[in-house]
This record gives sequence, structure tokens and C-alpha cells, in this order.
Amino acid sequence: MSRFAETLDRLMATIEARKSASPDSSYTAKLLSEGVERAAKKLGEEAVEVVIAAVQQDKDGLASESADLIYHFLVTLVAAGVSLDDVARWLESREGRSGLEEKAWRGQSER
Ligand SMILES: N=c1c2ncn([C@@H]3O[C@H](COP(=O)(O)OP(=O)(O)OP(=O)(O)O)[C@@H](O)[C@H]3O)c2ncn1[C@@H]1O[C@H](COP(=O)(O)O)[C@@H](O)[C@H]1O
Repeated sequence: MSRFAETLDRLMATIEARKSASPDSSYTAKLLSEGVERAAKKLGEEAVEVVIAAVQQDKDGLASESADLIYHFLVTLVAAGVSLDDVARWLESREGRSGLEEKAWRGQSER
């Protein structure tokens, strides 16, 4: 497994474990206790910060904001009850299909 995948798995396990932790002892537990809307709002804010870093061609900023984005993405998944396996199934279903085929497939299924 890649370093990135291992880190992601470890972080997801930590976030899952915070579901039963006290909001007074953990930022993650506090976020989770506030529900999916709050987690999703934070995710949106972090996404904007990633966009700004990318547009400014700030490589260090982009890497650091990406880490924040991924953390808040995982918190949002946990708050919503969606697993990384659920996401992986969608990614796997697209493997071997080109981006243009995927776009056409989405166009058809949305009609
Ligand atoms: N990877 C992260 C991580 N990335 C970012 N953040 C937090 O996300 C917040 C970023 O949001 P902002 O910049 O808006 O900061 P803020 O103004 O303090 O946030 P708000 O008050 O608006 O919620 C900061 O408080 C960061 O500390 C993270 N908090 C936790 N983790 C991981 O989660 C683990 C569990 O952390 P606990 O929250 O302590 O349980 C940690 O060991 C880390 O591995």
C-alpha cells in the first residue's frame, strides 16, 4: 500500500474512533457532535483555500491546504455515515473508462 493510502486509512480510523470521544477532549469529536452540515461547511471552506493556493501557484500552501481538505473530507464522510469503501467502489467502477466516456455515461443517466 502507498504511504498516502496508509496515512488515509490511519486517519480514517482515528476519526471513526472520535465518534465516541468527548467533544471537550477532541476537535474531531466536537465537529462530529455538531453534525454533517457543520462538517460539510468546513469542507467547503477548506476547498476554497485549496483553490486559492492552486491559483496562486503556492505549492507548499497547496500541499498543506490539501491535507486540511482531506481531513475535513473524511470527517464529513464519517458524519454522513459513508465509508471509504463506498467511495472506492465508485472509483473502481470508473476504472478503465475514459473521462469522456464517463461524461457521456453521466449525461445519459441524468436524462
Ligand atoms: N489531520 C487533522 C487535521 N487537519 C486539520 N485539522 C484541524 O482543522 C482545523 C482547520 O480549520 P480552520 O483553519 O478553519 O481552523 P479553526 O478556525 O480552528 O476551525 P473552526 O473553529 O472554524 O472549526 C484546525 O483546528 C486544525 O487543527 C485537523 N485536526 C485533526 N487532524 C487529525 O485528527 C487526529 C485527531 O484529532 P483530534 O481532533 O484531536 O481528535 C489528529 O491526531 C490528526 O491526525
